Amino acid sequence: MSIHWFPGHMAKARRQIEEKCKQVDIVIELLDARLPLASRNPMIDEITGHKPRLVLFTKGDMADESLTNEWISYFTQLGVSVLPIDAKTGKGVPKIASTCEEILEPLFVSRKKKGIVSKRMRAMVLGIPNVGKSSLINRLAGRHATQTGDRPGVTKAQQWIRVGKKLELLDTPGILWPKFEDPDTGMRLAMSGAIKDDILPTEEIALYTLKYVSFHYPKLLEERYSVVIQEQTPVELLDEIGKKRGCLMRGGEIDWDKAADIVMGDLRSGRLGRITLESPSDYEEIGNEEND
Ligand SMILES: Nc1nc2c(ncn2[C@@H]2O[C@H](COP(=O)(O)OP(=O)(O)OP(=O)(O)O)[C@@H](O)[C@H]2O)c(=O)[nH]1
Repeated sequence: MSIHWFPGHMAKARRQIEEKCKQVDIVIELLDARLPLASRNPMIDEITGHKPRLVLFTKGDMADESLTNEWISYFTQLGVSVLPIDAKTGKGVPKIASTCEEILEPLFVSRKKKGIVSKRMRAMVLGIPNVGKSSLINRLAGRHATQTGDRPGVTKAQQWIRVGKKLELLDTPGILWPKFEDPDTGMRLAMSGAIKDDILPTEEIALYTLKYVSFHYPKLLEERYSVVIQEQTPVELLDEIGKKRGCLMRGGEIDWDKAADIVMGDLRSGRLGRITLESPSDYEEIGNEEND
């Protein structure tokens, strides 16, 4: 499946970010811990250039811990500093300012030598829609500084927010690349809820989800829906779940839309359990195929 999505405000957001990037010392890039590469907008590299960078894994509380560790190693090997956080409980959040300080130390030392005394670090938060930008900023600011929502595209305006004595943050709208060349990337984003449901068929996403979860996390499906994972097709599985949950239409047929909504709601809320939607090895395989 190829998803084309490039709303006008995305182009505007890109221009705004390029402009604001000139005013900051460091970029705080938010990636969804459940899909760190799929949730990574490749345009961010072009837009931010060589700015120092801190990567935060959001929604780490919903991700598979062992894969989160693999992903942290993956990024660390690339020389990128990563912190996993949970913006809902605040876990990991207090480390952000001190990690920014460590990353920026060489810059501040060189500025000092030139006689420039910077009192505060200025940072901008970047990430795709729904990744958790507003939740993080609210956490850091210690009050409800920006609006949050569980639908993509809620963050609207840009603003500076002071965090403690040393950090100042700019909140920016999330940006998403216009077209996903790789259908798996589109599907992973859809599964996570990063793409508005009304542009994608929920049933198709639910079937893809059931295929993925029954392969990687069969026990979680068994526990949640009291089913036994054998060799069912995703269609048969959705049917079974629909029956178990009483999603029936007149005449006793399974209401697939309802069953699909239940599965997607459970995945996206974390009720299904801690699930990561991609692993570094998925990308190694792609790299190896390309090199063959
Ligand atoms: N479990 C969990 N949920 C989170 C976390 N961070 C954000 N969320 C939830 O994810 C949803 C989106 O969060 P927002 O902070 O509104 O995301 P945003 O990136 O500002 O979204 P846009 O406004 O669409 O750009 C909300 O329902 C949050 O409660 C986290 O670390 N863990």
